[in-house]
This record gives sequence, C-alpha cells and structure tokens, in this order.
Amino acid sequence: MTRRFGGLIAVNDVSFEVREGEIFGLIGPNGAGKTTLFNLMTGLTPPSSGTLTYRGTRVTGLAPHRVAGLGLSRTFQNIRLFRGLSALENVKIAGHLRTRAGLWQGVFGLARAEEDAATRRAWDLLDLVGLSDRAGELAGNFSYGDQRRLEIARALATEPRVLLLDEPAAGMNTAEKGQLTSFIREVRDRFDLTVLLIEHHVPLVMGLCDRVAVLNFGQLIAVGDPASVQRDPRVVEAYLGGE
Ligand SMILES: Nc1ncnc2c1ncn2[C@@H]1O[C@H](COP(=O)(O)OP(=O)(O)OP(=O)(O)O)[C@@H](O)[C@H]1O
Repeated sequence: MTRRFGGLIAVNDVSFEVREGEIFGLIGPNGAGKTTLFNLMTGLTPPSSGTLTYRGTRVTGLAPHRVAGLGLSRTFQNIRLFRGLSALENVKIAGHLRTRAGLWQGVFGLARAEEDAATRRAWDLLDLVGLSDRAGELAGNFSYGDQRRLEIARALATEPRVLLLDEPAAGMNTAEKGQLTSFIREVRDRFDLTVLLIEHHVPLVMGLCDRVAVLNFGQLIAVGDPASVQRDPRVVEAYLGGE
C-alpha cells in the first residue's frame, strides 16, 4: 500500500504478509509511517493505492467498524478510552460490537440475558489484564500503563482474530514492560490470535516478536526474524545505529 499526504509519502509501496498466529513487530524511527500503516489496515485512513487482504477478503475500503467486525481490532498510541466511564463499562461497550443487538442497544440497553453475559465477559477480560479489582473506577483516573492494559481488554472484547497494538509499552515503567512480553504471549495463546505491534522499545520487540518489519521514511527496508533484522546494515544505519 501507498499513502500520500500532499507531497509527503507516509507509506511508500509497502508490501508484506503476516502469518496466522505470529507476533509481528513493526519498528522504525519517528515519522517512519508505522501508525499510518495501522490506520490503513484498520480502515481509518484510505490508501492512495494498494490493498490489504485478510484471509482472502479485501479489507481496503471497509469502514473501521466493519474491519473490526472481520476480526481486526486495535489499540491506539494516543489512548482512546471513554475517560468518564468505568473500566467495566469501557470493556462492555466494546463487546457490544459483537453481540447481535449491536452498538445502539449497547448504549440504550440490552435484553437481560445478553446484558449478564456481556458483564461476565467484561469481568473476565478485566481479570485477565489484572484490573478486575478496579472495575468500577473511572478509566480517566488510571495510570498510563493501566489505561494501556484496559485498552487491550477493550480490544479483546470484540473477539478479534488479529490484534493490532500501537505502542503498548509507551508510558509503562520497567517492571510493567517486563510483564508485557509474557502478557502478550499469553493473550496470543489463550485467544489463538495473530498479533501486530508497533513498538519503540527495541529489546521488547526483539524478545517478543517472531518476525519484525522495519520502516524508514515510509519504505519497508527489512522484514525477517529479529536476529537477522538486527544485523541488517540498512536497519543499523537507519534505526538501531542511532539508538
Ligand atoms: N493526517 C496526516 N496528514 C499529514 N501528514 C501526516 C498525517 N498522518 C501522518 N502524517 C505524516 O506521515 C508521516 C508518517 O507518520 P506516522 O505517524 O505514520 O509515523 P510513525 O512511524 O507512526 O511515527 P511515530 O513513531 O512518531 O509515531 C509523518 O511525516 C507524519 O507527519
């Protein structure tokens, strides 16, 4: 895919495949085009040219909620929680994307049985991310790291097949970053997911990902397993050498 913004080519003829079940990292210096690529994948930004295919279905051109409905769910670099709602409500509302009743009833009320099931599921997900003891607290009061975990719970509530994480470690302290690696693996295994993540913290990417793609000025300069990507002279020059 390619995406231009006026004269700037934010994503320049980038092409790669992500395999089912892998944890795939997207790295590159600031402004390399990583978030734009996520936006292209999830329907937030239309490409100038090119297409994305998911299991034989053309994703390009679909609205974001339809992309989520196909099973591609994401978190954001700039967290987008409902700050004035509780942690539990944030997760429940996301889950309504998946219920037959849909989002409107999610906002205006569900049948009792569905409501109970949605609440149970939201509790389970909060438990998974370690926030069930704070289910009633407003999301806006959570620390940065906890908001990121809540965002992951919210993304999981849509029952994705592919989870896209935009800088999941941003704002986390060293201990939280350490836990994040095993947490993402656990989530992948438990829900049978494919995970794509954008991350600036290179040791985390190298320790976690099965394969890594490197963008620089919108271009894909390397893709492969972490060790070979780390040795690639173009990567060293563009990115790792500057660290
Ligand atoms: N909506 C937009 N309008 C104009 N330019 C944009 C827009 N979105 C992104 N860009 C530009 O596209 C380029 C790629 O930005 P992008 O945010 O995708 O990079 P990134 O690799 O995610 O960077 P970072 O690591 O800093 O988040 C940048 O030069 C950015 O200024």
